[in-house]
Amino acid sequence: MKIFSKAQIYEGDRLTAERQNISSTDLMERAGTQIFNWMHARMQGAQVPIHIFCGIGNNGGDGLVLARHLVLDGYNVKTYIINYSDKRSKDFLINYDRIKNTTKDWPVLLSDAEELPEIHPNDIIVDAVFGIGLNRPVVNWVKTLFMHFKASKAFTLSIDIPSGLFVDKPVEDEDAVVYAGFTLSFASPKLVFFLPETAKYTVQWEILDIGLDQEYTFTTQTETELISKYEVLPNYRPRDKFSHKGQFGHSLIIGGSYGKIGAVTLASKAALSTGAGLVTAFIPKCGYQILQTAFPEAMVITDDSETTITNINFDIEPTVIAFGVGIGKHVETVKTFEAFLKTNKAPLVIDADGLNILAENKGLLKLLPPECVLTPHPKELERLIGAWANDFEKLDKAKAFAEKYKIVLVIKGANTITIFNNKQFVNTTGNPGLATAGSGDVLTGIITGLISQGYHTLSAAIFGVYLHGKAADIAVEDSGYESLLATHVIENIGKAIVDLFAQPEQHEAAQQSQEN
Ligand SMILES: NC(=O)C1=CN([C@@H]2O[C@H](COP(=O)(O)OP(=O)(O)OC[C@H]3O[C@@H](n4cnc5c(N)ncnc54)[C@H](O)[C@@H]3O)[C@@H](O)[C@H]2O)[C@@H](O)CC1
Ligand SMILES: [K+]
Repeated sequence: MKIFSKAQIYEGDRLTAERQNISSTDLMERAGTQIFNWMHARMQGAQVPIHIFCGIGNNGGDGLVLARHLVLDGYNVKTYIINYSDKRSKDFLINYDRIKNTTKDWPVLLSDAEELPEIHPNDIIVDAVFGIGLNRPVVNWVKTLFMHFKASKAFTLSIDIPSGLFVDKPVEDEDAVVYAGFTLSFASPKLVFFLPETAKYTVQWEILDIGLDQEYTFTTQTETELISKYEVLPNYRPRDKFSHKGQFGHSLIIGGSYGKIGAVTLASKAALSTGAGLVTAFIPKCGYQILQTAFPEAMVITDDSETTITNINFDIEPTVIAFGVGIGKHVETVKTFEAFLKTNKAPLVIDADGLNILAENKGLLKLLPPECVLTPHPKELERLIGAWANDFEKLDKAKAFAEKYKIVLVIKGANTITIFNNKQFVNTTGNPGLATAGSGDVLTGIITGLISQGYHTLSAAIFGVYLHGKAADIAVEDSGYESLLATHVIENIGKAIVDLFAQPEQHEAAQQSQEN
C-alpha cells in the first residue's frame, strides 16, 4: 500500500473533487459519513456519551459532519469547537452552519483550558482537533486539553491522525499529542504510525476509503510503501514441475567463530528452508562437526584457523554469499574480508559483525558489490551512519548512505524499513517475540536463500523481511512471545509461504448462502 506524502494527499483531494465534479464540501461529507458508518456499525445506537472535539480547519470539519450524523441518528453527542485560531476553513464554516441548523444543542466554544468538560472513563472522545494541516507546535491550553483527554482514560478515536502529530516532522513535546486508541485515516496510512518514536500515539489504525480518484492513486509514485502480503505476492517466483535444485542456486554462508557456530547453523537452515538449492557454510575448523551434525543438509568448508575466519578461500561458485553472522572482528578476519571484497563478484548479504567491520573500516564500503544487502539493527546502523536526533533524521541519513554506496539497507526493528534508491518499504509482519537470540541470523539466511533462487536483492530483502515476520507471527500462536526461539521461526517459514496463497476466510453468512 502506498503511503502518500502530505502534499500528495492534498493534491489527491483536489484532483478528486475536480475529476468527480464534486465540491470539497462533498468530499468532506464523504469522509465524515465514513467515520459515522464505522462508529454506527459498532455502536448500534448505544447511548454512551460521545465528546467530539473539533478544530477550525478541515479536520474539525470532518468532526462536525460526524457530529451531525450522530445527532440525527439519536446518539448522545456533545460537540466542542477548539477555537485555537480565527482562520476557520470554508468547509468547517459550512458544516458549522449545518450542525447549528440540525440541533438546538450547539457546539460549545472552548478558547482556553479554564472550563474543560468532564469526561468519564466510559465515555468516548472523538479527536478532530488537528489533521495533516498541523504545521507548528500547539499552544499551551490545547496541550492541556490533550492531557485532559489522556487523564480521562476514555476511549479516544482520532480522525485521520492523532492531533498534535506532524506528518513529516518529529514530536517535540510528548504531552502535546493526543494518545489515540484508534485512528481512522483517510486514503493512506501515515508514515508516523510505523516509526519507533511516534507509533505509540495510536494503538490501532484503519484506512477509510473516501473514493479518491483511482488514476491518481494508481499512478502516483510514493517515496514510501507499506508491505503486506499483497505487495509481496506479485514478486513471488513460482516453481514449475521440472524444476531441479541446480535452478535455485548455491548459497554460501561465511561466518562463525569459537562459541558462535550456531549463528551459521541458523542462517544455513533458514536459507535452505526458504528454497535455496544448495547451502555451503564456510566456518572455522572448530565448527565442522557441530554444523555437520546439527544440520546435515548443509555442506561445510572450513577455514585454516580453528577458531576464526582468517582466509576466505573456496573452489565453489556460489550464487550468493552471506557474510558476518557470528564472525567476530579479529584482525585476520578483517584482512581476509578486504581481500575477498576485492575479488568477489557474487551478490552479497552482510550482517552482524560484518557490519561492524564495515563501520570500523569505512574504506571497505566502496568495495561492496552493487545492490549489496546490509541488515543492521539500530546500534549497528548508528555505527555505520552516525547518531540521529529523531526518526526522520535517521531515515534521511540512512537514505543518503544507501544512495552513496548503492546498497539495499534493511533497518531492523518493530516495523523493519528497507531502503533503496531513495524509496522506503515499511514491513507490517513480525512481533516482539523476534527480540530473541538468533532471529537476525535467520533473517540473513532467508534473504540469502531468496537471492539464491533468482530474486533481485531488493525484492529478496523486502520479501525476506515479510516472510521472517510472518513465520514469527505464525510461530507465536503456539509459543507466545516469551518462548519464541529463532529455530521456531525457521520451522514456520514454510507456513508463511503457504499463507501467501491462503484464501481470505469467507464470511459465515456468505458461506451459508453458498450452501443454500
Ligand atoms: N483536503 C480535503 O479535501 C480533505 C481533507 N480532509 C481533512 O482535512 C484535514 C486537513 O485539513 P486542514 O488542511 O484544514 O488542516 P487541519 O484541520 O489539520 O488544521 C487546521 C489549520 O490549523 C492551522 N494550524 C496548523 N498548526 C497549528 C497550530 N499549531 N496552532 C494553530 N493553528 C494551526 C493550519 O493553518 C491548518 O490548516 C485532513 O487531515 C482531513 O482530516 C477530509 O475532509 C477529506 C478531504
Ligand atoms: K485528529
